Amino acid sequence: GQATNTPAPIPLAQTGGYTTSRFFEDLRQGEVKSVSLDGAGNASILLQNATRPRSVVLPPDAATLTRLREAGVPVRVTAGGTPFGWMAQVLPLILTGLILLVLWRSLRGPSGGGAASTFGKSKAAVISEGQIKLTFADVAGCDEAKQDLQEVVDFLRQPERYHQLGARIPHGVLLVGPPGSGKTLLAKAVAGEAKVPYFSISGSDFVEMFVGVGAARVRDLFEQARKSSPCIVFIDEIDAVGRKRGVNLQGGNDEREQTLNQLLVEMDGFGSGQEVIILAATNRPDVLDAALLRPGRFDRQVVVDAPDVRGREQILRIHARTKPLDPSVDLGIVARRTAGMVGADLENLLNEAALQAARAGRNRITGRDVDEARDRVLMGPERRSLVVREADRKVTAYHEVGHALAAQLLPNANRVAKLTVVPRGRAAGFMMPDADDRLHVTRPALEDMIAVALAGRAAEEVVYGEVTTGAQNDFQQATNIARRMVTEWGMSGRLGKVALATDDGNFLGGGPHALPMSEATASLVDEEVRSLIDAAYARTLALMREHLHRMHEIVTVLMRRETLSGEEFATLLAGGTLEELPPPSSGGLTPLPA
Ligand SMILES: Nc1ncnc2c1ncn2[C@@H]1O[C@H](COP(=O)(O)OP(=O)(O)OP(=O)(O)O)[C@@H](O)[C@H]1O
Ligand SMILES: [Zn+2]
Repeated sequence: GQATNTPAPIPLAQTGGYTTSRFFEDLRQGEVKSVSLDGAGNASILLQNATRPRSVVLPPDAATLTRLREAGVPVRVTAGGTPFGWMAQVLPLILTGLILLVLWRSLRGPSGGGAASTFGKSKAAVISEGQIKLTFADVAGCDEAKQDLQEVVDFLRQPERYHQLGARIPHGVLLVGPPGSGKTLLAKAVAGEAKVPYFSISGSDFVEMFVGVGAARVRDLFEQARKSSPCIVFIDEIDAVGRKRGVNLQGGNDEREQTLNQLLVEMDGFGSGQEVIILAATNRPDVLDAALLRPGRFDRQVVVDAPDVRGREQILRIHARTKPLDPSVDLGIVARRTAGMVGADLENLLNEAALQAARAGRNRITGRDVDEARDRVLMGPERRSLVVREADRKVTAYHEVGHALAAQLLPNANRVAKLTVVPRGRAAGFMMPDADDRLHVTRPALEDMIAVALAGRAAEEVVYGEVTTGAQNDFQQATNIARRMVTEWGMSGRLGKVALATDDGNFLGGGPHALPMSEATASLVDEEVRSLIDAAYARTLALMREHLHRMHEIVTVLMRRETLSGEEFATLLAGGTLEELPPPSSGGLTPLPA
């Protein structure tokens, strides 16, 4: 999620006829003898040959300090204004750092540079109460998370009720889940439901190069938040500050540790009557410092996981509210064919579909637009203009029909949703199964999944007697499933029901990793994985041989049509025929550049 940081307004004030621009002009001319300034940027300037200092307001940011430093002008920082006051003792160090920071920012490109960042100010974006229109109704696919957070909402609405019962309300709630699942959205919705002000900041905003800056920002943030109690503070990417301390081998990161310590201090320091609830988001709960998770701090975890098929449908409905959909769009089917996508992906999908409709000059989004958008999001743009040799296209067709046959014929596999030989992204063609995401997958279903993955290769072998390099991904997928069956799900007869891999709660994917095991066990795992794959492959080969005749027929049609829907494929498999093609498939699809 993005929090918008509104940069502090740069004061354009002029004082006593002496202007900011005059000052910078004098600075360039070498007319400035010395400067003293406070944290708010009120500066007193002594010019060469002048007796009386002049006052001017300078932007209190890094760039100003850098310019002064580069001009070689002595700067005295006076206490008083917040941002600069505390820096007085460490100014020389900071100035050196500032130059590095500015250089670094400008290297990072335009987005990072330029904006005046006020030191020690929290940078938090604030939305005041009543301005958030977002509610729980705008977030879908995470009903349990909403239920958990409802308590926070209730508390913020009627704190007295809880106090009267002597209930200790959590100060910190950690939202954990994969990127794009709606953590930011939920946090905002909590503020919207409770009608309280919402402060949001990203953990990475606290982390600066200089010791003390992050801690000062934390202090400032909480000071503001306390004044606005009851309110919500949302810290995105808390792992940026909250990583375990002292694990950095290149010497600790003092700045980050100080920031984290300050955060802990603030969380402990809430008195009664201060109803500030801190929601923090992370997709790496496993790397957080244990101190953050102690009682009284982030002692609640709310999981905001990727949505299931029903959740995806609800999310699609939310984002379809603002988009004119043609009746040909069935969001239920879209949901079924987008397994693994999170809210942000689904929003993006509908947006792509809208763009696609606009490109084609339609004023409603059709089912085709959504299909195209999904394939595009999942596999990259279509590459119709790619010149593919007829022979290669034919190999692809057999390969994909192989996958499709297995999917349609094996009793526990997901049926075919679509298959195509139009290249897209890095794939020469693909078969998309009608995915669902069952929570419990049985062993036969897993075995069939392996078989479907291997079926492309099996078809090639049966038809050509030799195999191509086009199945690398399929093997990875098959091996993955087999390995997880053996090491995680205790489905190997010889290894028994032992967990040999662990999921450490990392939501960034990569999945579970193997636990340390003996060499003998490791080789047993390999054997078991191999035997699962061999068995599945043998079954698939037999299936392909049995249906070889049908396979040839379907390949002929697929070569002509390029794409078959699940229903069309089923018709052909049952021995039926498809009605003749309408004139060359344009259907509003503009050919896309390779
Ligand atoms: N559960 C959801 N319901 C409705 N829309 C969602 C949902 N999840 C994500 N979205 C859409 O995706 C956008 C991005 O989601 P959001 O920023 O909340 O995700 P996040 O979990 O905070 O991701 P990150 O970890 O990358 O910050 C939202 O603005 C919203 O439009
Ligand atoms: Zn394949």
